[in-house]
Amino acid sequence: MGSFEFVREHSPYKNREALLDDYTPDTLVGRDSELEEYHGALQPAIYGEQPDNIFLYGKAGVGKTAATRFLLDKLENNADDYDDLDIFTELVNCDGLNSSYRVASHLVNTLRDPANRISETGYSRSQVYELMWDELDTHGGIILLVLDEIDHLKDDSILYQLSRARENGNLTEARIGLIGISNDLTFRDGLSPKVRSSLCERSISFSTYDANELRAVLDQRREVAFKDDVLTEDVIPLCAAFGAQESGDARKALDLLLKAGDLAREENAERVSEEHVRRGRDLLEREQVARGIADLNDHERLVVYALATLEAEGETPARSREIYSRYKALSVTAQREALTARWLREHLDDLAMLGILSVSEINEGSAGGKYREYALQQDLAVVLDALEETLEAMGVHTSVKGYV
Ligand SMILES: Nc1ncnc2c1ncn2[C@@H]1O[C@H](COP(=O)(O)OP(=O)(O)OP(=O)(O)O)[C@@H](O)[C@H]1O
Repeated sequence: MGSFEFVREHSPYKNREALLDDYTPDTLVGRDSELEEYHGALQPAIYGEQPDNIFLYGKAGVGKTAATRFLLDKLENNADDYDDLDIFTELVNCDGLNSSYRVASHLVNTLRDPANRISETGYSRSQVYELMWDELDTHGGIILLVLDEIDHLKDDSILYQLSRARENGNLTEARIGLIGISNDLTFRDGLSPKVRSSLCERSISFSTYDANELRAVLDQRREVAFKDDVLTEDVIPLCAAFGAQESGDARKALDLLLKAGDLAREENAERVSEEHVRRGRDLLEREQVARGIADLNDHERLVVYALATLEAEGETPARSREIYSRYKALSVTAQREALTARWLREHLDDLAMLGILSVSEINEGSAGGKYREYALQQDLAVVLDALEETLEAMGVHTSVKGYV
């Protein structure tokens, strides 16, 4: 039996927290043109003028939030140099506050002192708006409100209200600048025309990072997070290359570097090596697939399993009709009534969106017509691992493991 002492051994880190998601780096690399445009859009605020409303869009992990934190911190600091200027900034994540009512009551409470806060329920929406206008005008000055993950808002009333507050006579003292952030490229087009034109007075697009830009991001973070010389030389380029493959997402590249560092520390290794990165990637991939599959219902899992068995037999890419007949057979074993072929076709696309399977569109020209083919996007063994428990519970045997 071990002695279970806690002892510090080799740790590659000097500041591990610098690799976590909420860390704001001192400077942003690889975002010059985006920052320039964004800076220009915010510039009127330093003159005490209301800036245009701004809409930022681009895929996950391309620095939209980081750029916002970075520029707003700078703006607040620089504003201290001007006595006649009062700039207040607030960042709200609409994933947590997903209705106009909740955003408005949050704003009221942010501006009030703690003893006077209102409860999150119990008012009508128009009452909450009245309270909000009062607080905003009492505060006055320039108020920059960031709505991150704005596509999670269930209704756009607050967007309309805030973006037109002065025009509609709701505010006379305060000047509001709205900044909306979204990964969902279709969100803007889905807005009603009047909200779109006022929210998106300026739209700034953030491009994905290429491997070189990711290297620069990682190199900069390495300096803060790791002790000198603890990474072998291929670690950063490899994390960057994987990050670039994963749709140029800086968060994924940083997560991978963290995972590699953690593995090295667990093993008490003197240096973090390429091998730690490869194993780290494997672990992250498994976690991601497991999370995706955990969110599926039993029928969706049977579909994934149906495709997995086809893959194991070398029958992929497969058409939906082949997947359907396998799924139907599995449903019988699982004593579930199979859903329709149409349901399956729709769900195959959903599963593709989750990154569990891949789709390709085949066009055979005038003779054969167009159809879709599906394959597993993830490693077969990883998928089977994630499915194992449910399959057993459903009475479907996992003999396909023999193929792996
Ligand atoms: N240019 C950069 N330099 C340094 N770190 C960066 C840079 N871009 C992104 N990061 C880091 O990558 C992570 C993800 O970035 P960020 O949260 O800004 O992405 P995002 O575009 O807002 O995506 P999401 O909508 O998924 O949050 C953060 O930890 C951030 O600090």
